[in-house]
Amino acid sequence: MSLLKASINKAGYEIDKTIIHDIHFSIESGELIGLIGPNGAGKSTTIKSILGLMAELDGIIEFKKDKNYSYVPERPIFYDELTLWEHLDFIAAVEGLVDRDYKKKAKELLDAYKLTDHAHELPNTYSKGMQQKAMLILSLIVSPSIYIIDEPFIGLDPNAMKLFLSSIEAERTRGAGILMSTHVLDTAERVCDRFLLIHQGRLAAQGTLDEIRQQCNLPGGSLYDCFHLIAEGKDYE
Ligand SMILES: Nc1ncnc2c1ncn2[C@@H]1O[C@H](COP(=O)(O)OP(=O)(O)OP(=O)(O)O)[C@@H](O)[C@H]1O
Repeated sequence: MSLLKASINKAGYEIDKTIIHDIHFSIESGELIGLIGPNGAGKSTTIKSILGLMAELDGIIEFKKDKNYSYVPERPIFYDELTLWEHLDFIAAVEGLVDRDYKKKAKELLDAYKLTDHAHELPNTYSKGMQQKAMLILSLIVSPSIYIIDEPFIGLDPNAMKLFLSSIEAERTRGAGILMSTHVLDTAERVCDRFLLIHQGRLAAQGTLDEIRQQCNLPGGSLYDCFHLIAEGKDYE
């Protein structure tokens, strides 16, 4: 079975006000899927549906048995009174991580993401990019089966972006499946195996870049060309 199977017939924030319709897809082990679409298309709503956060959901979200996930929200969220180390300790306690293993991994991650000197500070006092990096570390420490990541690139400097991409690559190699929403289309085109292109709450195209090109009738087009065609309803000029 897939790591995750999402069959969303309809979802919305209020009764009788459907925001997304007929979004069906799965995430396989080792796959990185790009969730792409213009502002307001329904990407975050799709993610919230998967996480069980939508008030109105008609559909089935099936996680493979015993598989866990990490969710990285678009806007970082931290506990006001906990330092980054205390966040790591808290997650380790909740997830039942082995002390020695997670502390070693935490140190490596803090070092790689250049947050070691700030590990005993409150993440709410960090810069935007530091907060984003802290959220990524908190998701990576768990080594989950699935990552659900809402726009990871905002605020990351080029080194942090490269580092994040290599962390994700290592996690895929381990067998994790990743759903990542982003507007950074050139990077998505380069790193994702498959794409879900959402427009006005519906799946306008899905598949590999080649399959998306065929669905858009844009042989040789870039992901941006396909996005533009779908978002504007006309050919890329
Ligand atoms: N909490 C909410 N209550 C009511 N409507 C909402 C809520 N959040 C989002 N919406 C509506 O749902 C629609 C889809 O929004 P969503 O946040 O899923 O878009 P998105 O594709 O993630 O956009 P962006 O690229 O701007 O993050 C929009 O029309 C938005 O106004």
